Amino acid sequence: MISRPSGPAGRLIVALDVPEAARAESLAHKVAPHAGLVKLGLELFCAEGPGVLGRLARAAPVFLDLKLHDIPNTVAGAVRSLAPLGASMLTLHAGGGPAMIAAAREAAEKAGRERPLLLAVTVLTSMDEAALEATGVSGGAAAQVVRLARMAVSAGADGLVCSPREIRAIRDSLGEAPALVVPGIRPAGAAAGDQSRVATPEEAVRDGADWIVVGRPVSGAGNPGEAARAITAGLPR
Ligand SMILES: O=C(O)c1cc(=O)[nH]c(=O)n1[C@@H]1O[C@H](COP(=O)(O)O)[C@@H](O)[C@H]1O
Repeated sequence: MISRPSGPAGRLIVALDVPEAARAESLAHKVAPHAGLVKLGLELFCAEGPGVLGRLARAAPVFLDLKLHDIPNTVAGAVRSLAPLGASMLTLHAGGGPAMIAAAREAAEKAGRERPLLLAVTVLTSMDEAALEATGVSGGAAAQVVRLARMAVSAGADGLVCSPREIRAIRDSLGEAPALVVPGIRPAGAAAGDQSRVATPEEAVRDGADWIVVGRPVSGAGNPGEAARAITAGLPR
């Protein structure tokens, strides 16, 4: 399994949220010297299919972010089908519950090759308190994130996806063991867009993120390679 970075090099994951493989590949090669992984998410995967993963892997290790969420048998099947692609990280929604997470872990272990880090997504970084309440969750994002994090780790997740606002609460509750992958990252002055619970790259790493995920502030920059370099250069040791 991919190991956690011990310093700034490799902490940045660049989200390749574009609809075409050629654009994603070009972006991946530009940012690869300054990033630990590139992230293949729903937009590109749905447009291009599984074959795009191998093309991106020529530039950098790939984080496959499909946020699986279904009954245990179906998620286990999806993990088996995805295993040959060779992703270094794979996401599933913690809200799918402990049996779903345990089934994913078992399927990943039985797949017979180096398995991806299994990351449970807690509460999406786009959700604010009102959106959480609309889904029936009261008591705030941090309490819900910690509840899901504890359950997901004890069910077999290797790590968690959370916003930068909950890193400390997770570390206080679960210590250093789970890998923390943190989107909702905005360099100072960058537009938040649809993200709600955000912080800067420096704040997230200082609070205990292992990896930070950045999409539009890099992919939408005039010079994505330079944007990635500047983010990594500004991270604390
Ligand atoms: O699992 C994720 O990576 C994820 C979880 C989450 O809670 N919030 C979140 O933004 N992401 C992903 O992280 C990336 C953030 O992109 P930007 O908002 O453009 O930096 C997107 O590809 C999202 O799909």
